[in-house]
Amino acid sequence: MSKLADLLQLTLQGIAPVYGNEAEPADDLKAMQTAINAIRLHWLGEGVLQLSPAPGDDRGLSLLLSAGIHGNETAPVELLDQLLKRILMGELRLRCRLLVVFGNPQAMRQGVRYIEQDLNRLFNGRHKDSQGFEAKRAASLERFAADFFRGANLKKSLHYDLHTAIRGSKIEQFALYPFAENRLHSRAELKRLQSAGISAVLLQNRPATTFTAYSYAQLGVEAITLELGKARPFGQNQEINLQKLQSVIERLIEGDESHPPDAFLDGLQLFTVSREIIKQSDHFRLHLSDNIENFSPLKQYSLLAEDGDMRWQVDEANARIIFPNAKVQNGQRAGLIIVPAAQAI
Ligand SMILES: O=C(O)CCC(=O)N[C@@H](CCC(=O)O)C(=O)O
Ligand SMILES: [Zn+2]
Repeated sequence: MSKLADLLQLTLQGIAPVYGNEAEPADDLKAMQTAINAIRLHWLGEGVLQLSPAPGDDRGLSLLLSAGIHGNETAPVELLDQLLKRILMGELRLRCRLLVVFGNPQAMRQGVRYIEQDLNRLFNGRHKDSQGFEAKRAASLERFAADFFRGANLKKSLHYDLHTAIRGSKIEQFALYPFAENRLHSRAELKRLQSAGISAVLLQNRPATTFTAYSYAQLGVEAITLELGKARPFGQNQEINLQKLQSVIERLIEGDESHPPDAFLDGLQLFTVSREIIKQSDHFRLHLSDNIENFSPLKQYSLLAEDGDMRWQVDEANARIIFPNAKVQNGQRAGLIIVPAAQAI
């Protein structure tokens, strides 16, 4: 099998698939583009591989699958690695355009969330205000995504960004659906998420600087962040069951975009963000136990956090907490207070 087929090994070893040198440019090109079973592979950069179906097999979907935006979130990286290998061994028939992205290779190699800055806070142009390795990577990933979706049918363009969370969760697999002005969240997408084993969706209600917020708001494609369990090192993800998600993704890859029947949305829990807690300074304190799980209920009128003179009291009824983290850099999100979503979808 071509070296290009083993994107994960190339990425973890920090190897570019370039065999020649400047005197042999033709070899470089051969190394970066190849075909397996008539599927064209194009290595666009570190951790980024585009696959085009064999002539006649394209059903019109453009699918971007990303993982490893946080380098220590390995279960989704392993899932994408397996899917790629199955496509290239002919076990899955590629009937869509596919872009596979391993987001932060350097952090993946070191088994850490990020090196200098959280990559998933640098999209939607935020990288322009920043320096350093992750800012450059966010700019490149935006370009790869924009090039991939340029000219694609927006109704058949989808980006799933796959993550795992720092802590355990009362709802193990959930999704975060970005916000864009004057755009409604799609019921069909929610149904697909539910059939993928997702039990709850946080419907965002303000712009954000995540990878999917960029794809959704700037490129106009459907884009969703999936949280699939707790983050663990490579090879230690046996507790995470990705079977339902895997079969939904396999159906997409093989060109079946049908959704389950309407009634299926019943039971999917919908939440919205009430408040974002932003850490202001080193004095920030969260009044939650260290092992609190995502989606834990918050007692109304309790003091949730303080930072110098600033205090966050839980005013909301039926509030829950997700992503509480007092260790984020100053200026970053230290948690989200969420509440059940009122609107019917
Ligand atoms: O467990 C945590 O605290 C963070 C897990 C994670 O990486 N979540 C994503 C969510 C993206 C979003 O807010 O839409 C992130 O924090 O980037
Ligand atoms: Zn993550």
